[in-house]
Amino acid sequence: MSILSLHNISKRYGAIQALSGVSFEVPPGSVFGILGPNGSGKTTLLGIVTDVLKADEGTYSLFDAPPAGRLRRQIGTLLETPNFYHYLTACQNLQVAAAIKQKPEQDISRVLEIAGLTARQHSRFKTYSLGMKQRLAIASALLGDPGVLILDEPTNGLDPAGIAEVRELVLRLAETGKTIILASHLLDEVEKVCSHVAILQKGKLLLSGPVNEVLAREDYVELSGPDNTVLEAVLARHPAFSHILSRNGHLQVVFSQPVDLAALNAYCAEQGVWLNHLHIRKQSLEKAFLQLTNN
Ligand SMILES: Nc1ncnc2c1ncn2[C@@H]1O[C@H](COP(=O)(O)OP(=O)(O)OP(=O)(O)O)[C@@H](O)[C@H]1O
Repeated sequence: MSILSLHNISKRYGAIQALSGVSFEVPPGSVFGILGPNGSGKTTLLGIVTDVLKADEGTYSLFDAPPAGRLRRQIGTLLETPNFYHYLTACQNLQVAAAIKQKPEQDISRVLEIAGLTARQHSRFKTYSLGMKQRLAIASALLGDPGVLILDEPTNGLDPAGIAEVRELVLRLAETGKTIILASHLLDEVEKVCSHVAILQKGKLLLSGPVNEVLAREDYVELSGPDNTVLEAVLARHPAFSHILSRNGHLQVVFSQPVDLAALNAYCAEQGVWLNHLHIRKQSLEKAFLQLTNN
């Protein structure tokens, strides 16, 4: 089962192609990051799946079925900074939100508790910190206990303390089994919070998959021998060889498939090169992202 499945979604605003043929699947229970720089199409994509915008081309399904109102009610959304009433308390604001969304008022104390706002529920909204305001917005999205949350840049504009509060809340919600789809332009956020990622650039999907796999995708092996020119020629003949860089006296080699270090050592020895340095290194998501976007 997939929570959300996109098939070739495209959207144009006049001359601007905001999305081009985007397809990926969001597995249940994942924290799915839609990662991309400003203007890459994240908000447009979330607008389409929440029925605020229409795609020009392509289709998507929710819970393996064509999107329908009854399915949307299982999704809580936070698409932009919500307009709470500054002079009302958090509790009163949630009463208003529950009435608008036709969700039960009895749910308010539960969502306040989850968002860690019970003690401050009778404080006016205007007395809240930015982090508390955003946690209240997430509490509002949680009314009715949806199994899926869609959050557009939930930490945008927050100070470091607010960012930490919101991230902790997202992780707590993920632990309860909810699927969370969140847009972010912060690689660090995706690495810290998400289990899966789809990377968008200029409306195109660069890659998607589990964060661990995306991280592992750009592994490289760092090695050197007595004569790196000879070693380079040996490595270039390896059946899984992809490309090589020379850095700080070492060779950095990317293979097209995972290689076992002991086997690689043996391969070099068989070719007459005895290695004096051999390490596997993982590129950070940031490096992988920069490399992909440069390409
Ligand atoms: N209503 C609109 N009319 C015209 N162009 C738009 C409109 N909304 C978005 N765009 C353009 O579409 C592209 C994608 O924008 P979108 O807001 O989806 O990206 P984003 O990744 O969410 O960016 P940000 O992080 O800055 O919000 C951008 O070039 C943007 O300028």
